[in-house]
Amino acid sequence: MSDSAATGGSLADRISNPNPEAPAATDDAPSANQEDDGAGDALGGSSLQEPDYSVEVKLSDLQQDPDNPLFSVKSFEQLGLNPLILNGLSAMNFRKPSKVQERALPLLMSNPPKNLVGQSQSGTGKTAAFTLNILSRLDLSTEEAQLTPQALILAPTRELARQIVGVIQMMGRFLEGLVIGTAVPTDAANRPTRMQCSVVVGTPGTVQDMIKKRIMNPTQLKVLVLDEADNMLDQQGMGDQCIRVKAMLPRTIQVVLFSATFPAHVHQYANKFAPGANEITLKHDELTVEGIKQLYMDCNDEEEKYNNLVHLYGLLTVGSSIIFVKASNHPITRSSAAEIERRMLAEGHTVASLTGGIEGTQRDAVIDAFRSGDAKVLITTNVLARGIDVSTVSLVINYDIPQAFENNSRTSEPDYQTYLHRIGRTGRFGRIGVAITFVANRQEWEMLRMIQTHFLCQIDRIDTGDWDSVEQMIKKTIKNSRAQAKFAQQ
Ligand SMILES: Nc1ncnc2c1ncn2[C@@H]1O[C@H](COP(=O)(O)OP(=O)(O)OP(=O)(O)O)[C@@H](O)[C@H]1O
Repeated sequence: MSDSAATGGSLADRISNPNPEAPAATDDAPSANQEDDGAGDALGGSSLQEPDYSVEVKLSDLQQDPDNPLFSVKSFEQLGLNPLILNGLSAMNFRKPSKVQERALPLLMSNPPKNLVGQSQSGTGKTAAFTLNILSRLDLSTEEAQLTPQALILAPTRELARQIVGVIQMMGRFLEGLVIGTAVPTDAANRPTRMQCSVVVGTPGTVQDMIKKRIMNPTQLKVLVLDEADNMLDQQGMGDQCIRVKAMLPRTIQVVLFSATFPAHVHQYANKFAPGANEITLKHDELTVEGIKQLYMDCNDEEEKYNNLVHLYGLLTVGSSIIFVKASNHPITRSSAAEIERRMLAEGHTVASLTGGIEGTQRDAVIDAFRSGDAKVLITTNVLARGIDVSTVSLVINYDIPQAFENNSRTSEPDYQTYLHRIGRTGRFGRIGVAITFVANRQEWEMLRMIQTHFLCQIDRIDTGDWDSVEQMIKKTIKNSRAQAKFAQQ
C-alpha cells in the first residue's frame, strides 16, 4: 500500500503543496569520534575479499571508454614499476591501471618527488595509486632499512587503516623484507614498544602519540599519505593531529593527499598542507559513479521508514548491504542503530552494527564478519562512510540522509561529501549497485533535491505503493551486476 497515498501524494507532491504538519527532523550531533578504541591484526583489504567472480571482461570494456574513470591507455608495465611489484599486481588480478592510477603514478614517482593532491571517484583505485608509489620508493636492501619506517599513511578510521595494511601486504607480497606496521589505538597490553617496519599505516592520534613517545622513528620517512584527506583535514581534532604529525617529519617528505571529494574550503587548506602539489581534480558533475543506481523512498515518519526497510529486505536477496543511520556520538543515535539491528535480527536477517560507540577489538570483529559474509547487513554511521571496500556490497541504504553540521549544530543542508562516500560503498571498480535514500519529511526531501542539483545526478523515486515493481526494478539492477559477473567468468 502506498503510504504516501494515505497522506495525499508523494513527498514531492507535498512539497509543492506543503503540509505544515510534516514531521520535523530530529536533532543530531556531529560525526562520531573515530579514534577511540583498541587495535587488532591487520585484515586483508579488498583483494582478500574478492567475491567468487571477477569483472574482468566487462571491466576491459569500461577501461576502453575514455569517459569512464577506469579508462587507461597505458599498462602497469609502461608505468615503470619494479617487476616484483608487477607480480603482486597480477596476483591481485589487476590487468590495467584506472584513470587515476595512470595519471597519478607518473606524477608521484617522478624525481625529485613532488607533492600531489589527487581526486577520483569512489572505488576507482586510489589505494593502489599511493601504495605503488610507496612500494617503488622503499629501500629494502638492509635489515635496518626494512625495520625503519620510510612511508607513513594516515587514515581516519581503524577499519580503513587495517584495510590499507591488507592491500599493501597483497601488493608487496613479492618484495623481500617488506614489513608493515599498524598504528591504531590499542590497550596498553598490546601496544608495541617500537614500530620496526618499513611502512606504517595508522590513525593520526595514535601515530602522533607513537612519535612523541619515540615508539616510532620518523627521521627516515620519505612519503606521507593522507587517505580521505579532506575528511581528516576538515575535522578539528584530526586536522590538528595531522598537522602535528607532519611537523615532526622530515621537511623534504613527499606529501600525498587523496580523496573522492575536496570541497573548496578544504582544497585551499590542502594546498598549504601539500605545498606546490601537482593536482588531479574532478568537477562536481563528474563525481558520481555511473554504476550506482540512485533511488529514494518516501516515508511518512520514522516508523514507516522502519517498515519500508523490513519490507525491502523481505523482497530482496542482495549480496551484502550497508544501512547508514545518523552520524552521531549521541547515545540515542547509537541505540537507534542497535534498535534496527535488534528488530532486523528478530526478522531473521544476519545483521551486525558498528557505530562509534563500539570498542576496538569488538569493532574489528564486526567488520571482519561483514567482510567474510557472515553478516550480510551492516548497520553503521558515518564512521564507515569512507574508504571501506567490500566488493560484494550491492545495496546501500541512507536510512537517515546525511546532514551537514556547523559549529556542532545541524544545518538545513545535506552533507554532500558524505552522501557521495556512503553510496560509493557499492559500485566499486566497475561493479553495479543500488543506493536508496529514505526521506521522511519536507526538510529531508529538500536536502535530497539539493544533492541532485549539486552533483547534477538523477535520484529516482521508488513507488512504495507498488512493491512488485520496486522488487523488479531493484532485482533487475542487482541482477545486471550478477550478469556482468557471470559474463566475466566465461
Ligand atoms: N587497476 C585495477 N584493476 C582491477 N581492480 C582494481 C584496480 N585498482 C583497484 N582495483 C580494485 O578496485 C576496488 C576499489 O579500490 P580502492 O578501494 O582503492 O578505491 P578508492 O578509489 O580508494 O575508493 P574510495 O574513494 O571509496 O576510498 C578495490 O577492490 C581494488 O582492489
